[in-house]
Amino acid sequence: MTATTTAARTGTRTDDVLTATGLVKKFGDRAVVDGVSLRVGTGEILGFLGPNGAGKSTTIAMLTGALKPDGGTIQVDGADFAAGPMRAKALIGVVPQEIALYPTLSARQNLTFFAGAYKLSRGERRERIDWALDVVGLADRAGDKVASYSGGMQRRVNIAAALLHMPRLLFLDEPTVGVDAQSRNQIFETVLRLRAEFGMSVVYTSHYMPEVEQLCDRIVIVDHGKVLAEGTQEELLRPLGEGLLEWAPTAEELGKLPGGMSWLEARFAGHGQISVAASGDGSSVLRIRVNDMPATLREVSEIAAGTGLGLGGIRLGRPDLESLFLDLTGRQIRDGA
Ligand SMILES: Nc1ncnc2c1ncn2[C@@H]1O[C@H](COP(=O)(O)OP(=O)(O)OP(=O)(O)O)[C@@H](O)[C@H]1O
Repeated sequence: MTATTTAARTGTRTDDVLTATGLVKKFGDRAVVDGVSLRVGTGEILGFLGPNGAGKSTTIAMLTGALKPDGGTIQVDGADFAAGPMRAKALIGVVPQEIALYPTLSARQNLTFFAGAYKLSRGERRERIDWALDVVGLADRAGDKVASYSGGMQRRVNIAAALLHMPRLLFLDEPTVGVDAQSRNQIFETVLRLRAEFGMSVVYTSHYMPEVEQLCDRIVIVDHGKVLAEGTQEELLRPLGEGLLEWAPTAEELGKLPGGMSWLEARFAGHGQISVAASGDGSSVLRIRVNDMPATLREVSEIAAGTGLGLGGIRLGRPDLESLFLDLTGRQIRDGA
């Protein structure tokens, strides 16, 4: 990536391919996007996450010119989107969730149809189609009817269609929902190759945290139309401490402690952020975002030795996006997905 100059006041950088500031979209009286600001750097893969109904699709519709914002500004490659929508759109590729292909035509015929929208010579068109088919790993099946493709392969043709004009920024909205493992891996490879070979930027929405952890350089988490957190994975996870320790003693075990759960909670005072939550079966779980795991484990073993409490109810976890998401939104990202 080229050197960047940070404009301290806005947080934007000179090589950002897209910046959005204070985006608002209202449906009736309700602001479903309520002041969203974000940036996408050149060659950056940005994860855009949020629970169902958070406002992701509405935000993306505005960023790609499909929906007019009620407030805020969008700049693509340094120029105002609203002032030059044709130029902005030429720099953007959008892969929608729905498959938008002609099933009775081959992948190549479908792409030839889409390429007709761009002012390309016959030779250029053919070159671009070959390239796009190669990038999505479908060159060897290009002549087969799309109807004979798996859902994942059809999704890959959709991606190829969005690449024909060589955009600088590609929006992929839940590209792996319902696709087979082979296509999923191929989609990953495609994204990484587009970045590595062409410096393309990608905005990637997904409900699958491991995908986001694996692919994305930076992540923006939204809910109720607002940005809740933004940063690299490391920046986002740092406040969560070294790890998570959960202790769910049985009711019988708790009964043996001098002051039940409050006693146990007090023993871990100073070990990190502590909370007590109800577990699924009605009992309680002590959760500690641990600052110093070895010290906390020593405390656990002292408590166990002193009280005879079993260690069966203990679970250790490293901080991950799933736990961050739960902390921020109070919901699992895949709730109702
Ligand atoms: N055209 C519309 N008219 C009224 N309300 C709408 C419209 N489009 C979206 N909404 C509402 O705006 C909110 C945000 O929707 P949006 O589709 O942007 O969320 P999302 O984060 O993309 O959710 P999902 O992950 O389920 O796709 C939802 O409550 C939705 O019902």
